[in-house]
Amino acid sequence: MKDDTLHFTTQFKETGFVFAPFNADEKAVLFPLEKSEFIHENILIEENLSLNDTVSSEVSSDKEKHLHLVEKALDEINNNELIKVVVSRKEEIQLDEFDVLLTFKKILNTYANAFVYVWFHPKVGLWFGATPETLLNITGNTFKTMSLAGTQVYVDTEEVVWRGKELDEQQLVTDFIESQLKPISTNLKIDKTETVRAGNLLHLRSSVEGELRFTSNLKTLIRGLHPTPAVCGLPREKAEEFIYKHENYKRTFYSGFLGELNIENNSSSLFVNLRCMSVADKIASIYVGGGITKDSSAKKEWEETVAKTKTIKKIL
Ligand SMILES: C=C(O[C@@H]1C=C(C(=O)O)C=C[C@H]1O)C(=O)O
Repeated sequence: MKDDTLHFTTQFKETGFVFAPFNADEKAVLFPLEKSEFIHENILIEENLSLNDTVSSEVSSDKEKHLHLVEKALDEINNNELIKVVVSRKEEIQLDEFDVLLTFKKILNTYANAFVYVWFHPKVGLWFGATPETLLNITGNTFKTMSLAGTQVYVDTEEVVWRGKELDEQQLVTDFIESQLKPISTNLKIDKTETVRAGNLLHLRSSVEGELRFTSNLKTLIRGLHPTPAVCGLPREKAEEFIYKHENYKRTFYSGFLGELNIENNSSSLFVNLRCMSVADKIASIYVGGGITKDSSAKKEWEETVAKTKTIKKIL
């Protein structure tokens, strides 16, 4: 950007790079293309960037709070208020030293299959991420999205077996996406569920594609999808309410989305902001969450969030 003016988009009609918060009622930040400079630079990926494999110790107050949050979610599910809700937390890590470019290089180097980014605006902050989840890819009227949910730790030697809990949880996301897209699209195609690897984790994914009806537009499509039950829950409004009321912090841009808007050939590529952190005053805040359904156990959900912090912790 040529200056530090903060621009926003509400209609998603502009061309540029969008950074949208989880809360769809809050404004999405835009770097308008015409106010930006494109600088192409080949970053040399060095092979021997050291990663941090030591597991930092758990903060017991974080754990207690998260277990309590999951129990609360389970109560609402058992009372038939909710079918699924994604609950999350923020973990803060004090950094001795911090180098933006080195951090970015390490993420790029480590996560070849993820959408890796570094994003900065002086009035908003500094964010990094390596997300496995596409919100939307659209060129002309042809779009692709995905249903991504269910998590287990990747183990090299074992054949992957998914429990009913994860299969059901991912199916909820697929069904939601299908019902949101049906009224606004044609030729909707949902692929068989497959296992995908994201760093040290495995997820279940179904690819979805279709054509946006001419009577619909990009904003309707984005609003239909975001937030999916992969990051929010079902029913959507009740899950949002639960998240705003009971999570112990504000998500801001975590589990929002980011990417290129209406670039060449009228195409947009948007990703869900997961496996991410913000950095300010030598404190890294790592954001992690997981989907709670009737079959969840609080302890396992805590462990899942711990496993998810490793994507970023390895880099620090
Ligand atoms: C919410 C996150 O991830 C999402 C939740 C998942 C789950 O509950 O199993 C899996 C992948 C993502 O859709 C996160 O990484 O913070």
